[in-house]
Amino acid sequence: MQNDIQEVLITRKEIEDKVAELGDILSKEYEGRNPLVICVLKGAFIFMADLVKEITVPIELDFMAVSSYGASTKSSGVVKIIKDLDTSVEGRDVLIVEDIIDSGLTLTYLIDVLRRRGAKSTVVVTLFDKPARRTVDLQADYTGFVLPDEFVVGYGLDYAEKYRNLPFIGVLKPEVYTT
Ligand SMILES: O=P(O)(O)OC[C@H]1O[C@H](OP(=O)(O)OP(=O)(O)O)[C@H](O)[C@@H]1O
Ligand code: HPA
Ligand SMILES: [Mg+2]
Repeated sequence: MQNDIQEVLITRKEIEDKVAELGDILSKEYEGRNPLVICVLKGAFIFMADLVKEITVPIELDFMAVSSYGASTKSSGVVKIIKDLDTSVEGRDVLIVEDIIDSGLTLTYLIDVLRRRGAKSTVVVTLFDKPARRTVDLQADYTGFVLPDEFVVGYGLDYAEKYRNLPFIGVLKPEVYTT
């Protein structure tokens, strides 16, 4: 698996430090409140697990699975809910945890759904952002790292469902996409 990686862009240690920093900021933002923290599956599962350990206010968790990439490196443009929340968001302060924002389509769709369901507030934290690829006007409230316009894998992010378990963020060798 590691042999398929051309370059490591962000190391395990850099990610750890950033996640702790984001946890600190969010603990202050939600002081005295009880947010519903939503993990956007599958990509955000590792970030979510690491982030919530750094948050010191009481939280509730829920999970939503959406997909728009399938086995491609480009968004299909159609966001599908594969698994919905178990919890009602009505009147709740919702913190959406994403691994990456690329075109912005997934989050635009999700925020719209959550607001229409009556969420009191929606805040987005993303570990990675590729602003150069945006097709809609969407910004996270908190961002860990800004990435260049390259398809990346690791720390939850996949290519055709592989490489999610790499502990760093890397770029694949071009031949991996063509074989
Ligand atoms: O800003 P966008 O262009 O919408 O891209 C970002 C979304 O794409 C990826 O999910 P994907 O659809 O690949 O599902 P996955 O998390 O299960 O890999 C990623 O985890 C984000 O949720
Ligand atoms: N890698 C993996 N999944 C993604 C990416 C990426 O760069 N962008 C959007 N979904
Ligand atoms: Mg994916």
